[in-house]
Amino acid sequence: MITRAYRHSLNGSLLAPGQPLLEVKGVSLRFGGISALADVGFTVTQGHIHAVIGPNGAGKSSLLNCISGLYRPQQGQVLLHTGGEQGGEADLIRMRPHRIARLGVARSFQNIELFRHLTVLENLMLGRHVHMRHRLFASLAWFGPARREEIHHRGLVEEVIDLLQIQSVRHKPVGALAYGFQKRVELGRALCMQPALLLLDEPMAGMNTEEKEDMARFVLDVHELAGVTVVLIEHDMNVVMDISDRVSVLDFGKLIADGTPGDVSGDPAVINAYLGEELSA
Ligand SMILES: Nc1ncnc2c1ncn2[C@@H]1O[C@H](COP(=O)(O)OP(=O)(O)OP(=O)(O)O)[C@@H](O)[C@H]1O
Repeated sequence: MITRAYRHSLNGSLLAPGQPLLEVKGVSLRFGGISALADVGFTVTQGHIHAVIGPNGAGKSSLLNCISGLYRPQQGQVLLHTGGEQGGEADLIRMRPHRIARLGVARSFQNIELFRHLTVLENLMLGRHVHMRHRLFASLAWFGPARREEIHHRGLVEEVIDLLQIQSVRHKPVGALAYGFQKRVELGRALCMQPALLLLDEPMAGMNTEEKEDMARFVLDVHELAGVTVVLIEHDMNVVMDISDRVSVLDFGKLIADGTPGDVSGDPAVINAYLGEELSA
């Protein structure tokens, strides 16, 4: 339950719901002789949960890496619409990861990438670093303008803590938490960036059913209550079909379907390539 009235918007996008936020156009990525992505294109709409699914090795993580700047495809464009008065757009393909993060693209990884010895609160504050004008050590030392900035950042972080219901563990080192909580903190750290677009790489991997249901609920809250657009890689088809607005399907680096969960689950190419028994069961 949300106990706090929102004072900070956690959604960093200036676009209205329904506008195109991210356009992936003709993206091809090769590693030597391996074609990880071949002419992949689709559009992520502001306000959607957009799932990317496909069998192992289909190119899902590579695609996320192209969007967040970790991989540079040989061909194509990844256009992020930044909105505002100028109605700007940026091609992420030419940018380094830290610049893409500054434009509001936040991500979580398949393996937890948190500072295990720092507390939950400290890890979340580190998620604010892209917005900090004063150096983190000055903020922590509470000097002058740095102190005011710290108070602002703390307010926002407290809202993320409330949204994700991690109040009870805020002062615990992340390494001491159960896996499900750690994944929630990782989601929280990405959310602390006030993202325009949140990329989640298998946020429910390795979870039991109860943890998965919790996480799916929190991803929905991030979307519904905070209004953040999400690109989600997920293997559990039930989760994908339950919470996604749109689904893009990759197979051997190619986009074989793109549509609503209903469209995609009935698509013979998808059933053949991937879903098979899972959906007909
Ligand atoms: N850094 C890399 N160097 C060489 N090959 C890579 C690299 N990253 C990915 N690949 C290859 O690209 C292809 C797509 O891999 P990718 O990890 O993107 O698939 P995936 O759909 O995310 O798979 P999974 O569901 O198993 O995580 C695979 O053949 C993989 O071996």
